[in-house]
Amino acid sequence: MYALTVTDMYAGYRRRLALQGITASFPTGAITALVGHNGSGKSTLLNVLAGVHPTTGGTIERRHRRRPALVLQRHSVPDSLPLTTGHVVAMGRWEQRGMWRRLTTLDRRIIGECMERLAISHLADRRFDGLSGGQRQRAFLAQALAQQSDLLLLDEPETGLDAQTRTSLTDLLDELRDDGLTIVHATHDPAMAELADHRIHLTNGLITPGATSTGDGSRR
Ligand SMILES: Nc1ncnc2c1ncn2[C@@H]1O[C@H](COP(=O)(O)OP(=O)(O)OP(=O)(O)O)[C@@H](O)[C@H]1O
Repeated sequence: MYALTVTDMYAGYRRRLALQGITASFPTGAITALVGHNGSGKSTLLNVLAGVHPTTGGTIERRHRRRPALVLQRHSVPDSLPLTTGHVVAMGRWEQRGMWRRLTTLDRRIIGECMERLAISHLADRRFDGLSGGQRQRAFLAQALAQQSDLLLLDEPETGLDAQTRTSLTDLLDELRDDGLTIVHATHDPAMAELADHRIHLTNGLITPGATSTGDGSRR
């Protein structure tokens, strides 16, 4: 069973074709790692899977139930906004709640649980622009979890995390996968790639022939 299947898919930018006929399936309830050199097309593929970047050819078949939760490599909360970490995580509820509605008790519970899962509860009232890169990354992951999507798309989620937090991240991804979520993440970390259930290798916008692999998963 696949949460997503892309067939002969093309996508790019004004002057550059970034994905050139990608055919791939992303199993439901499993972790798929996208691997490849800088510029090979991993981020573009994640954005296409998230539905935020247009395709110029091919098809995408979707079997996930909710709107995907996407955590980008470069985040878009302006440093000048006086937001707390709690505010940033709460944005994950906007889809359900709308931007201007008050958070419900359920929203607050979900936000609290997601912050706890990412070990950032103690940062809830801290100004977001005062956090370290790794703390911000954890806040964005908590925001994605707060969306309660069944499809989590992460662009190099390990960026800025120390070794201990990376281990917590891979444990968390395992837990989420075991809860039934479909996870696709781009990574440059060989250990993160190795722990995934499946790996898709990209080279210059193409799937590298013979390099896409299925492993035993991490610690299943
Ligand atoms: N906004 C953009 N405008 C024009 N070209 C872009 C843009 N973003 C990416 N590209 C180009 O598209 C191709 C794929 O880029 P993409 O960011 O998807 O690669 P990536 O594998 O995620 O790279 P990295 O590992 O460095 O994050 C590259 O040639 C890149 O230069």
